[in-house]
Formats: sequence, C-alpha cells, structure tokens
Amino acid sequence: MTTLSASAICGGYATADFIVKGVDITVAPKDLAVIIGPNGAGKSTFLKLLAGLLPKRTGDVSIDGIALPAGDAHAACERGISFVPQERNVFGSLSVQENLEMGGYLLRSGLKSRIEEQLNRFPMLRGRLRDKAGNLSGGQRQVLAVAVALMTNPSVLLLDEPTAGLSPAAAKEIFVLIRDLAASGLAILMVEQNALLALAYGTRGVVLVAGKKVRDDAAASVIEDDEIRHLFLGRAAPAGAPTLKHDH
Ligand SMILES: Nc1ncnc2c1ncn2[C@@H]1O[C@H](COP(=O)(O)OP(=O)(O)OP(=O)(O)O)[C@@H](O)[C@H]1O
Repeated sequence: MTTLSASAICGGYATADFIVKGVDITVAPKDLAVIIGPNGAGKSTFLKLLAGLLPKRTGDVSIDGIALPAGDAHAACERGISFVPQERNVFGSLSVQENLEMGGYLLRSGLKSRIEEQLNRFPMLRGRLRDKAGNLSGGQRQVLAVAVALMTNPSVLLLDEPTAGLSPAAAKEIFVLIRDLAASGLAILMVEQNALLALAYGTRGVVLVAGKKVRDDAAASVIEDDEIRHLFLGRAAPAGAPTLKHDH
C-alpha cells in the first residue's frame, strides 16, 4: 500500500516553465482523485510532472515519504508510479500481446505471469491477443492502455483523460474498471474532462485553475458545489453565486 505525496510542485516545459504553480496533493491507497478544471489549467502538465516526464520541476514528489528525483520517469516507474497518457498510449501497429510485452520491458522476470494477470483482469483482451491494437475499439484500446500500465505492478496510477473520445457507455465501463482498481488498493489520480461522470465514480475532486489547486474535497461535495457545477459541469449556478477565487 503506497501513498503519493507532492508539495509545492511548480513546473512546465522548456518554452513555458511556469504552468503549474505550487500544487500540493496526497493520493493514498484506494483514493480515486479526479482532477478537473478549465482547458489549459495545467492538469496534464501536473500529471507529467508527477510522472517525472518533464525536467522543469521544483517541489517534492514522494512515495511513502521518500523523494523522487525530478525529471526521472524511470525512477518514478521503479518506485511504483505508472502513467497512462491521453494520446498514443498504445502502439497501434503492434498486437495486444506485443503491447503488453512492451509494458513489461522493465521486468527482470515474470513477464508471462504478469501478462496472464492482465488477461484474467480484463478477459476481453484474451480474445484479441493477436489483433493489432489499432484495430480495437476506442474503449478496448483504453482497457489495453490501462493493462499495459499495470504490467509493472504499480501502486500509483496516473491517468490522463482515459475516456476522451469514448461513447457514454464505453466511458462508464472504463470508469467502473478504474474505480475497481482503486478499491483493490491502488492510489489513482485521474484528469478528466468528463467531470460530472468522473466525480460520480471518484472518491475526491481536485479543481485546478490557472496552475493552482483551488479545491480538494470529497467527490460528492464537489459535485454538489453550485459554483463548480456552473464553471465546469455545465449546470447553472444560482443568481448571485460567488466566483471561484484563486491567486494569480
Ligand atoms: N509541450 C508543450 N510546450 C509548451 N507549452 C505547452 C506544452 N504542452 C502544453 N503546453 C501549455 O501548457 C498549458 C497547460 O496545458 P495542459 O495540457 O497541462 O492543460 P490542461 O489543463 O490539461 O488542459 P486541457 O484540458 O485542454 O488538456 C497550456 O497553456 C498549454 O498550451
């Protein structure tokens, strides 16, 4: 059981290094924390900073209290963090089997049994092992992307918009699967545009605005917040509702 904690995380890209502006977060086992916020708020950038994928980072990311080096995705992976990017998260020209093998490239042994574990967890993949990932449906590809991420036996899963482009029915299936993974003990942090539905499956709602965290609360209370509904969930706030405050 592993807890991810991050404090005062700032960072971004070579050409724009101040996208995330001092975010703290703790994600414990069984948490499914859903990050929502407007376009360009820095949600994806934050996940990439936690995963060690961007070199421009200050602040601390720790696993069970032990700090990870900045900009070192390999170290993050070895310490149990697995990241599923929004796009290009599987190799379309490789088979399902080959994608799973790629996910396990860091394993020194036990590749076959790790693959078998994923096939037991996601039986749909067993029947598609020889099919190219590019021939799967969008929902099936996302299942494969999660299975690939689980090949290293992570304890922390970072997911960037796992339901982007999926039908509502396929999105629900993915959310159920993610919720079950959290319930089994993983610490999960997920960015989602599909905010209302994602919060319905999540344990926590985290709101990022302009690179800062403005809310971190039980998912149920974030869903019920009129102002957040108005801003992010497409529901009207009552007249005279206050505006969400954040520092610039
Ligand atoms: N590779 C990059 N180089 C420079 N700037 C980038 C890069 N990728 C993203 N940005 C900028 O960083 C800011 C935050 O982008 P990010 O993708 O993290 O936001 P987001 O909250 O995930 O938004 P969205 O919901 O639109 O994906 C944006 O202004 C974006 O233009």
